[in-house]
Amino acid sequence: MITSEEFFDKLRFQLEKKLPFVAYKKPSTPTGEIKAFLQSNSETYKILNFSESGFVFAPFAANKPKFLIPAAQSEFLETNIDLSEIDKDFRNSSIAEIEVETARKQHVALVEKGIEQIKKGIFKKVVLSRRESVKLQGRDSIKIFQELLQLYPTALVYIWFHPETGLWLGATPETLLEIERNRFKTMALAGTVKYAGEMEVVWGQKEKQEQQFVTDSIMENLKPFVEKIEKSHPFTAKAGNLLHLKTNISGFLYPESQDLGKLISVIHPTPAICGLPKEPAKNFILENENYDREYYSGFLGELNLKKEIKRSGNRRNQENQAYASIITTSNLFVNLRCMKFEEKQAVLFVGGGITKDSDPEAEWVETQNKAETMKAVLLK
Ligand SMILES: C=C(O[C@@H]1C=C(C(=O)O)C=C[C@H]1O)C(=O)O
Repeated sequence: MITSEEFFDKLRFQLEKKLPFVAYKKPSTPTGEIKAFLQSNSETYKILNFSESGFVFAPFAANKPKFLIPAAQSEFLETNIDLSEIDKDFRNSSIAEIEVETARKQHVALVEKGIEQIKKGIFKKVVLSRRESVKLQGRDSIKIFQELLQLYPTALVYIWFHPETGLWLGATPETLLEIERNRFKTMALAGTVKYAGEMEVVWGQKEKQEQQFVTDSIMENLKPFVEKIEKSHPFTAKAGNLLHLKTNISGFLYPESQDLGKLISVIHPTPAICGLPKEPAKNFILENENYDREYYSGFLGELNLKKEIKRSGNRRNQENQAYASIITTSNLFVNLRCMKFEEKQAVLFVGGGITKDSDPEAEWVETQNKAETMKAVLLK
């Protein structure tokens, strides 16, 4: 464990050298434990079959390369930051006036077109998104990462750099897949309202249905691979300035179905970020959004990392010694509430689920609310 000053200095140095790195805090470690992989050479590593070990960064489009920072070619860092003094609630930023009218018209027209297709029976749900640029005014990316960490203690907060992808930051509330031996966890997250100081929400039919689509699709797609699968009731979960409807899904995989690549290909992209049925919704997105999502709504995270588990010895062992076993874990997240850092601007990516009951103006407002997650650290 190194000091947090050393940790952030090392990230800055790595960025200056333009070498790949990732630093992140997992949602399960609200105490401020941050990790990083700093690649020690300038090679480009890509995922071939998901048997690799390291940190993966994958785009929305399945046919584009997925990049890897391999554990074996990296320096691994860990530190702790003090989150205790930080105001845990979303801080309102004075959001600058940005040209919004054209963006609003475009997004409303896109959503209207999506609803038309749903009414024609082409698909039942589609997730439509847009980009928004914010001037950076010389703000330092590592500082912004530190602020994201403090503002969103229950998200997967990350900064990723690779010469092939550029510099990305995010604070995502959504797990794609967590695997430890044959145990897995995932979630269905959809439906959004703005947090107004109250966790009690009466969810409308539209939100309940769009979230149910996600739950049903994940349960159905995982069925051939699982020995046992369970789901929670949908509940309200906070993510920064927003509330979502969430169902936790977990269980055990058949020992023979632990081919991670195969599992990912059946669940990703879920209807939380693409649509239902998957293919026509994906085609509509690719043909109509009019921009490249790149890594937004792709996935990222720890892939096949070795973890030491300490257990006390069994009763027959008279000395009752502790022994350790090494297991492999993967912890992948959907890349949401994210932004790409360019020289003078940050490009934000935001979207929302559209069903037959969607109101295009309300969907526009939802994307504005989602953009606030990132604007809170960009505009100050
Ligand atoms: C698509 C996004 O978020 C997803 C869509 C949601 C919705 O439609 O309500 C909620 C959570 C996420 O699954 C995004 O943040 O850009």
